[in-house]
Amino acid sequence: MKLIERVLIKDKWFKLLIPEEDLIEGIERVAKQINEDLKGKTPLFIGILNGAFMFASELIGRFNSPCEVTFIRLKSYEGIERGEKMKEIQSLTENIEDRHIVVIEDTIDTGHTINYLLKLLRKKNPASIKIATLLFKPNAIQFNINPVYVVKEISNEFVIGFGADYDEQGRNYRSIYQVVNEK
Ligand SMILES: O=P(O)(O)OC[C@H]1O[C@H](OP(=O)(O)OP(=O)(O)O)[C@H](O)[C@@H]1O
Ligand SMILES: Nc1nc2[nH]cnc2c(=O)[nH]1
Repeated sequence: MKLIERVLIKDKWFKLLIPEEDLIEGIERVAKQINEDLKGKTPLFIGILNGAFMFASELIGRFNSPCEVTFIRLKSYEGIERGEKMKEIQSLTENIEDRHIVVIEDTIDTGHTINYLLKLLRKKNPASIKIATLLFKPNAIQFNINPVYVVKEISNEFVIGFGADYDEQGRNYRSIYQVVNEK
């Protein structure tokens, strides 16, 4: 199948950074690790909406033992800028005490979103919390957080695709695209 090389979303062009094939290869590697680490533990996967919907689907669909799935909806970005306030649009309703949790993120950038969720989860005494992220920007993170399951590390460019948006669009593309500043 021919890959889309460039995408125009509203006022910005994006160019191909990580093709779908490489993402799927990385997701399979991470899924294998999770299968080994959490076999027999009936983990609860918590996807962070909206961005994580596609990665959550691809990852959880490769978990081979009983598990549970839920979502929380957090938002702090408008366009390509992070806003000051974290909006909790849909909260967690499950009792997670003594549960093995896998949090699923599409992108860990500054780490504000994942840090907010980790603080919230730790108060509820889970047995363990592990983080799975499709993309990790190690040079942007502002917290001492180590995601154990990382599909791809990238530098600090703003990206879209595979769930990640620019101004709510672009989530549908199955590869990752980075913003380009020239036309
Ligand atoms: O590490 P951070 O700097 O906090 O950035 C990462 C977060 O930003 C995006 O969410 P956004 O707030 O855009 O909401 P969305 O998931 O609905 O796109 C992305 O999905 C992550 O959740
Ligand atoms: N879509 C998208 N959202 C983000 N939130 C933080 N960084 C990013 C990014 O690179 N892309």
